[in-house]
Amino acid sequence: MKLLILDRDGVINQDSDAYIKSLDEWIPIPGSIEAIAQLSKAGWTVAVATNQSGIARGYYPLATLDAMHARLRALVAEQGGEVGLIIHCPHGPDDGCDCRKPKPGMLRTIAAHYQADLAGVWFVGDSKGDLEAALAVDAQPILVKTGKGEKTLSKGIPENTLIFDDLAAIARELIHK
Ligand SMILES: O=P(O)(O)OC[C@@H](O)[C@H]1O[C@@H](OP(=O)(O)O)[C@@H](O)[C@@H](O)[C@@H]1O
Ligand SMILES: [Mg+2]
Ligand SMILES: [Zn+2]
Repeated sequence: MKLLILDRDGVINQDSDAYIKSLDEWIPIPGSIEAIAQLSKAGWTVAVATNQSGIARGYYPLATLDAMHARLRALVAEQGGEVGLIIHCPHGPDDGCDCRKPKPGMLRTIAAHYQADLAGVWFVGDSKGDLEAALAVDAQPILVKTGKGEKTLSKGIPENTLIFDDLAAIARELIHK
């Protein structure tokens, strides 16, 4: 199957060092909704793996996170596409969970859901932890320059990482490949 896994903040929507704490703060990056819809209509299954330590930190309730993801699904559906499984890690950095990136737990959950092999699957992120999670399961690390991507790039990234300006550029590459 054609499976693409996305990080959320900084890839699909704008990120903030103050966390994305409300539906109003959840603002799609230009071209990202269209990119997901186009990929979906081209036969790609687009899943999401997102760290949401803001839950553990008490910045926002699960209901707010669910509202953001309902908005994402609705916007993509308006363009005739659909979003696949969305997995989030609600834990904090000190909780010792198996799902918080750079651990690959969420990627493994997505693979199990679709009974797919993760080898070579593109995982698109803006942070080093995203790239490390991909490498941990032999997926292909993909960095976008949106969100924290430029800052991540400036600090050094794994050598076999592929770099794109944004999710729209990734869609153009995958759909016309
Ligand atoms: O990029 P994804 O995984 O979708 O989500 C990242 C967010 O959960 C937040 O992750 C936090 O990192 P810490 O969780 O505090 O280390 C910070 O980087 C915030 O700026 C960011 O909004
Ligand atoms: Mg991110
Ligand atoms: Zn977790």
